[in-house]
Amino acid sequence: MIDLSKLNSRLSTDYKTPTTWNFHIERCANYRTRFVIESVMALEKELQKRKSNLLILFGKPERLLKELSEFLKKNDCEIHQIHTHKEVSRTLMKRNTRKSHFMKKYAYEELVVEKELTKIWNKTIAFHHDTTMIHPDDVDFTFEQTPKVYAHFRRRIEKMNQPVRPLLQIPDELPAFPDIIWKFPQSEQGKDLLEELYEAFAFEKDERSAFPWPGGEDAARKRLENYLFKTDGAINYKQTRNGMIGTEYSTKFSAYLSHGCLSPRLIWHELNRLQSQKKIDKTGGDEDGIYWIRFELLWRDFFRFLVAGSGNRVFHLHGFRDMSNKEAQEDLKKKNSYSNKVWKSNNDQFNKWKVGQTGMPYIDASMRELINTGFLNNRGRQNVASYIAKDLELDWRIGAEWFESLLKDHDVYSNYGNWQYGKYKKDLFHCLLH
Ligand SMILES: Cc1cc2nc3c(=O)[nH]c(=O)nc-3n(C[C@H](O)[C@H](O)[C@H](O)COP(=O)(O)OP(=O)(O)OC[C@H]3O[C@@H](n4cnc5c(N)ncnc54)[C@H](O)[C@@H]3O)c2cc1C
Repeated sequence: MIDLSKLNSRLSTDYKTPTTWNFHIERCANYRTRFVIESVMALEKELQKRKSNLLILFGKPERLLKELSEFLKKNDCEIHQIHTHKEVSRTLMKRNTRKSHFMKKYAYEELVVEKELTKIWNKTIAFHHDTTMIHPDDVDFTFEQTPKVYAHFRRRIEKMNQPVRPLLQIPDELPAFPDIIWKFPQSEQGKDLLEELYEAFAFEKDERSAFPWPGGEDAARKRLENYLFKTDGAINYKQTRNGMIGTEYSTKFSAYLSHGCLSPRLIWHELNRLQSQKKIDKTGGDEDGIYWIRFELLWRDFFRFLVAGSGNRVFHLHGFRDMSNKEAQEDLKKKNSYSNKVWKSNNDQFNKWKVGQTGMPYIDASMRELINTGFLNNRGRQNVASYIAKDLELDWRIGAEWFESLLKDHDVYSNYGNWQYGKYKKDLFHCLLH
C-alpha cells in the first residue's frame, strides 16, 4: 500500500496517505516504499530480458483493471489466461459472514481486488498459492486444522517425504506485449510516476544498516548465492543468527521474501544443493545451519497457515484465540487472565518508545536502528515488543502497527503473528512471548 499522495502531479490530490487501522500510523514509510519500487523496476527489466514487458498503472486496482479489460475488449484483444496470487485469509472471511465488519475493516483492499478480478475475468483467472515454502495442497490438514503450536506444525511437515515441490522452469522468452496496450490512456505515464514516487521517498542511507541492499530479484539472487555458496554464512547460521550488528549474522532474506523477489521454494532447493555439495549429513544439531534456516523459514509458513485458518483474528486484541468459544468466555471471567487484561494507552510512552528515548539503552538502540534503517534483527524485535507489551503494558497492536509502517520486510503474517505468538496455550493468550 504505497502512498500516492506524495506524487507532485495532479494525481496526488485523489489520494490520502494510507494509515494503519487502529492507531492511524503512516502505513508504508520510506524504506519499504523505495524497496517495493526498486523491486518493480527490477521486475520490468527481468520481463524485458525475456522479450515481454510490464504495464505500470497508478490508482485503485479494482477500477483500473475494469477499465483495462473494457479497453482491451473494445480493441479486439483477447486475454487467454490470468495468473495471480491467492490471498490466504480470504476463505474464512468469505464464509464468516457474522464477522463481516472485520472483513470490511481488515482485509478490504485484497478482497475487493480479488472479487473484481473474478468478476471481470471469471473463466480466465487462476489464483495460486505462491508465497509459502510448503504448498497448502500438499499437507494432510486444512488451514483450520493447522496445529496451534509451532513444534507440532513443524513435526507434521518434517514427516513428509518431499515437503517442497520442485521448482518450475522459468521460460527464456515470454509472449510479447500487444502494441495496443500502450494506447491505454494511463500506460504511458506509469513509469515516470514510479520514478517520481521513488524520489519523493528518498532518504539518507545509514552506512551501518544491517540490510543495505536494494529490492529486486537480481539483488535477492545475489544475496542467496553469496550467503549460501560464497561464504560460510549458511553453514554457521545457528551460531550467528542472534547477532545484532552487520550484514552477515543471518540470511537477510526476509524483505526479498516479503515482496516476492525470492521464492522460499528456491531457497529450500538451493539449501539441498549446498548440502550435497558440502556432503553434509542432516543432523539437526547446532552445527547444522542448513537445518536451522529451514526451521526459521517454516515459522514463516506456520504464520501463514495459522492466519489462513483463523482469519482476521490475527488483528484482534485477543489475537488468534477464538473469543466466542466457551473456554475463552470462562477465561474472560478470571481475574489475571490475558483475555481480561486491560491494555493501557499512553501516548507519551509510545512516542518515547518509537524514537528510542525510553531511557533503556538496549531498547533505545534497537528502536533507533529500526527508525534509521527500516530493519531490526530478530532478537531486537522480540525485546522491544516484549518491552512495550509486557513492561509498559500498552496495547500490543500499536507496536505492531509501528513495525508495519517501518519494516522493509513487513509481512502481515510474520509481523502480527510474532507479536502475539509466544507460548500459545489454549487457556492463555500470551502477547509476546517467551
Ligand atoms: C515482533 C516481531 C515482528 C516481526 N515482523 C516480521 C515481519 O514483518 N516480516 C518478517 O519477514 N519477519 C518478521 N519477524 C521475524 C524475524 O524477526 C525476521 O524474519 C528476521 O529478523 C529477518 O531477518 P533474516 O532474514 O536475516 O532472518 P533469518 O534469521 O536469516 O531467517 C531466515 C528466514 O526465516 C524467516 N523467519 C525467521 N524468523 C522468523 C519468525 N520469527 N517468524 C516468521 N518468519 C521467520 C524469515 O523469512 C527469514 O528471512 C518478526 C519477528 C518479531 C519478533
